[in-house]
Amino acid sequence: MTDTIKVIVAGPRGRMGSEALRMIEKEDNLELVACIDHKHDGKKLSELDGLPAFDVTIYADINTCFESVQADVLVDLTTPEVGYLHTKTALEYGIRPVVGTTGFTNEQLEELTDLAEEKGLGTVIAPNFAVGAVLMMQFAKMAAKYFPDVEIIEKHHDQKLDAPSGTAVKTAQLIQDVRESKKQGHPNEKETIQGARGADMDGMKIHSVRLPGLVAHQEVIFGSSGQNLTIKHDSFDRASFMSGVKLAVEQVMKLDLLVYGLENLLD
Ligand SMILES: NC(=O)c1ccc[n+]([C@@H]2O[C@H](COP(=O)([O-])OP(=O)(O)OC[C@H]3O[C@@H](n4cnc5c(N)ncnc54)[C@H](O)[C@@H]3O)[C@@H](O)[C@H]2O)c1
Ligand SMILES: O=C(O)C1=N[C@H](C(=O)O)CCC1
Repeated sequence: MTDTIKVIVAGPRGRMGSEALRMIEKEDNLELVACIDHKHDGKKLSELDGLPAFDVTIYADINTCFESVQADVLVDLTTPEVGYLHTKTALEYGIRPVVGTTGFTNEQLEELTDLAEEKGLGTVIAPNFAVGAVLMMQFAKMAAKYFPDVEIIEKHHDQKLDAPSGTAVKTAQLIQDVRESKKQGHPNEKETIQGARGADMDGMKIHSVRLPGLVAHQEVIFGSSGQNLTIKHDSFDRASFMSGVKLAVEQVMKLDLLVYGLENLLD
């Protein structure tokens, strides 16, 4: 029988955090031991309406939480600034972070990579936990070898804080790994309205759509003479992310360094 993994969730009232609580409730090998939330300090999670009724304490202060509760893994589903601080603090306390929070800078990712290595602690940072999205990114990387002209359109709900999405940035990074640097479009093209051509990453354009009703969607469109190839993924429900969160929580226990992207954990 495998040991139970003791988990703390940061951001339990959020769209993703609450879904993670519902996932943990169903899994015998995962045990929720505390939550971190800037509100409801000292309350029990069971006192909050609309969430699974776990008899665990909510801590507003991450240090107090880590000093009071013995845990193996911190699942962070908060905001970019908070998520970065939480990840760093977890590593300082010897707790393995599983981070779904997006919007970290390259410098922050590098710093966390070094810290995880120094501490010898597994860390998973995954901009997208949906297996379909991971495959979409891998397929895009495969296609980029043959189609160097590419634009990414990511579409999310209008409460999202960061743009472009973590998934779009990761997709562009994977494409960068296999394609020669290339500035796309007409060399003399001019935007008559600023931003019309989208964000630029190494010559690739990324377009971010934010609308009510959307969850998480991305199209990677490749163009070549006489043909287009579109690779598309849609998450219609946040349940789509949960098998990836569970896998990351299990696998992070076996790692001693930071991995960026769920593809590193799939066979
Ligand atoms: N990796 C993935 O597959 C994936 C999927 C969906 C969303 N996300 C990312 O996850 C993050 C959360 O997304 P969401 O849609 O659940 O957002 P949300 O706004 O619904 O939830 C964020 C939660 O963080 C909480 N929070 C803010 N400050 C805090 C603090 N100091 N301590 C503890 N909690 C704090 C808020 O109260 C809120 O409940 C975002 O960065 C989003 O981009 C990642
Ligand atoms: O809802 C969000 O916010 C999401 N963010 C991730 C990203 O930034 O790539 C992907 C899944 C949904």
